[in-house]
Amino acid sequence: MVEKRTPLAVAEAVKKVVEQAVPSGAETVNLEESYGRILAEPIVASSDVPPFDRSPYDGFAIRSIDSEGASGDNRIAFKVIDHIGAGEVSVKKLEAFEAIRIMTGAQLPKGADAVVMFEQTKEVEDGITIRKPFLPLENVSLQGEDLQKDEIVIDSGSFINPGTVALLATFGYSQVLVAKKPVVGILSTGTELLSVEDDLVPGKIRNSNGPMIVAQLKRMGLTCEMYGMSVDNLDESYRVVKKAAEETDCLITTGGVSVGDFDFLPAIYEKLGAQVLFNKVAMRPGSVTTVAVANGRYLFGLSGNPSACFTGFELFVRPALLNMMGAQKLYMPHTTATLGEDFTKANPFTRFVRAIYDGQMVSPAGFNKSNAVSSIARGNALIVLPGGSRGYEAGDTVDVLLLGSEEGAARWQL
Ligand SMILES: Nc1nc2c(c(=O)[nH]1)N[C@H]1C(S)=C(S)[C@@H](COP(=O)(O)OP(=O)(O)OC[C@H]3O[C@@H](n4cnc5c(N)ncnc54)[C@H](O)[C@@H]3O)O[C@H]1N2
Ligand code: MOO
Ligand SMILES: [Mg+2]
Repeated sequence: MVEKRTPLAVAEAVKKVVEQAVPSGAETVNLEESYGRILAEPIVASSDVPPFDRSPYDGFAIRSIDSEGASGDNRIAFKVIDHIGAGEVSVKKLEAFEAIRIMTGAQLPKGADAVVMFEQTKEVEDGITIRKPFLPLENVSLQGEDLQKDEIVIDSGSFINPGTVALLATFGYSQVLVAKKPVVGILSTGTELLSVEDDLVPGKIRNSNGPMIVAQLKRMGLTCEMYGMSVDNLDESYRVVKKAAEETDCLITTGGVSVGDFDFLPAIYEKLGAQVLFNKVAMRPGSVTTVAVANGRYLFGLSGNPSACFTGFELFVRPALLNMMGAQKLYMPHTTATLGEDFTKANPFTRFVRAIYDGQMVSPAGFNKSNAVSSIARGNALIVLPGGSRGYEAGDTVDVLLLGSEEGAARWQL
């Protein structure tokens, strides 16, 4: 008798997995190494930004009061008494009808409260004339207008993007507290598997899931321990899985999770005494995706079928690892788009279709069975079609999850 499995709704399965996350801890890295990591402390402004009133233009600093009444017929003259570039501070204080030649980024001199761009001036013998009045603080970049000292600028749990790096540098964080990277292991199971460099022989295929997952992890900035490939033999697979599970925070296996005679992962979980969170999800591909935990460590049993394997990683492994790192944004960004072609194949389960999204339209990326490899490579998104009896037609509005985003979304939207 084939074991009967009860399918869990995708949203519930995602929730169940994410909830199991055990914090990976924190470590300090140099600022230059911080890009792509998850902040494990908030960024606090150690100064105002900008830290002083400054000129946003190349021009002349003046006292706005002196410009009152200026017009084309009544140009007002200023005597230029100093000349400063960014990084320089004038020791002079402006008196009536005096100006200081000032470059973008230079601190506003004492007495000045406005800046006239070069283009708005005419040079005369010992200075300039202007033809319009300026308001107090016109063309002045005010101290603290961007950020104010002591404010929390970026929350802990944020992805460190290039802008975050700029902020860290702005506030003098030469060292940054970031989440530790979980130790992730990959084991590809299957007697049919050959290495990439092997020639094809009858009945065998090259292991594509292993390298694919390495790349999926890499896209998250993570590395992994490789446990290679194991043949479908219970004792041997058990030994490798047990060892790998002890050495990692998260072991990802591919293949061997269904109900076949050589699908040994279910027996291995049992032998390990692992708690199986689910072994059937109401989704295609990847309905047999199995997630278990043992001693606070994840065991992801991804399907051997490449598209199912890929989808299982993006839907379950990715948010789980991000949650271990305390990240706030765990999920693929969601949008809606117009379906570019009919998709008539109805399914009772939610379908995740590898797809090409162009910002407006979304279409399946070719051959779309669970065992497809081609559509993984060609797609940049997943169309999400809720389960049910009906198919979908070109022109329908459909849900889309975007692949490859660094930062993700804070909420699961489906
Ligand atoms: N009687 C039933 N049969 C199957 C069911 C079912 O419910 N009842 N589920 C089907 C579904 S759905 C899927 S998906 C697959 C899942 O199979 P497994 O996860 O057990 O994976 P395997 O049997 O090991 O392999 C499936 C397929 O994928 C190929 N494969 C495996 N590993 C790799 C790899 N590393 N790189 C590339 N390709 C790989 C393997 O050769 C098989 O073709 O089960 C269905 N059957
Ligand atoms: O798990 Mo299977 O991928 O639903 O075809
Ligand atoms: Mg199988």
